[in-house]
Amino acid sequence: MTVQFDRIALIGIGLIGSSIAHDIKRLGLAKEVVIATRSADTLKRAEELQLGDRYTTSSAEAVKDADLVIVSVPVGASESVAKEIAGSLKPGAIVTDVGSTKASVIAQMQPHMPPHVHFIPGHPLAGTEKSGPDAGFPGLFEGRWCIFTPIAGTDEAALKRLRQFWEALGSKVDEMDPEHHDKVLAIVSHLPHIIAYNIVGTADDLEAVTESEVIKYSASGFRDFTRLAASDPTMWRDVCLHNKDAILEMLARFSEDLAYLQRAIRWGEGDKIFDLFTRTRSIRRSIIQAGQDVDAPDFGRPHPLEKNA
Ligand SMILES: NC(=O)c1ccc[n+]([C@@H]2O[C@H](COP(=O)([O-])OP(=O)(O)OC[C@H]3O[C@@H](n4cnc5c(N)ncnc54)[C@H](O)[C@@H]3O)[C@@H](O)[C@H]2O)c1
Ligand SMILES: O=C(O)C(=O)C[C@]1(C(=O)O)C=C[C@@H](O)C=C1
Repeated sequence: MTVQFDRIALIGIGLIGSSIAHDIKRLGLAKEVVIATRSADTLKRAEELQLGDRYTTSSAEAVKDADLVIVSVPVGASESVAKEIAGSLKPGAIVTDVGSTKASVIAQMQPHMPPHVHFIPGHPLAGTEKSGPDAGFPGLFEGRWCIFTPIAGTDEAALKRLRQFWEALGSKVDEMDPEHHDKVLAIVSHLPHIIAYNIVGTADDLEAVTESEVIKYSASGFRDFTRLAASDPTMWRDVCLHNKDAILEMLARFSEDLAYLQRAIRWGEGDKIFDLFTRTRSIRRSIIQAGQDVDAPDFGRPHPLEKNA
């Protein structure tokens, strides 16, 4: 792979930022990588892991002369980062992000972006329940979607350059309207996490009644939920607060459908239950046929409830 950028600045070096750093290095996509994060401890760890070439706790310092700036912080921190970097961005620089919600990130960042830079919001649909610089690994984005939600009038050449960057990481790139993105992600990603946090919380509350049996006898169905429910609380608090409308809409829909199922169980309506379960079973089959590796998120690592996980 040829060098695509002279200098890339990575703002935030957790799971996503460090995975991008691994791939830039592995694929030789930049002459220099500058890493910035708020906490000195995280920065020190990034340096120990040799994720970049230069390290700073100042995002403004990091973006100086960078051709590509990738913001990988919890979505609620987007505005403060945008304000901090705005005055130091190089003319012609591409500024992108990886946030799980898009309309809110655009509202937070766009007003601070100077007219001489190309701001292109993005979202790689890849991740795990882990966080921090040690959680990243090369190849995370291989075969996964990366969705851009470009602002009208975005420079085509800048879009193409960013597309080529994500394609070099192995991603398939798509474009979407930010509001549509937020609705789609609310149902395929945000609700599953909220449901997982909720069911694991409920099971934990029941511990008092069941005297540790919830954890002791957890079958794999429950364990699948615990993986999602082990995800970073800051990241997911921010997702809930910054995609509020779409999440509430999907939760209302979800609750209605749950009530339908509840009623079918109460009245012994086996056909209704069987029909629903048959329909949903075929969805997993379609995902597999479409080439999506549904078992990938765990990446072969020990299950969260396994010893030493
Ligand atoms: N984890 C996932 O599965 C996943 C997948 C796709 C996208 N995302 C999105 O990517 C972003 C980063 O998520 P992550 O999983 O890498 O989180 P993480 O917790 O692993 O890392 C976040 C990083 O941001 C830094 N940070 C926080 N506030 C900051 C600030 N104000 N200035 C500079 N640095 C700051 C933290 O120190 C840390 O280095 C989030 O917006 C998240 O929604 C996450
Ligand atoms: O697989 C996981 O553990 C993830 O949480 C990844 C996941 C998802 O829900 O698919 C989480 C949040 C993102 O914004 C994108 C991807």
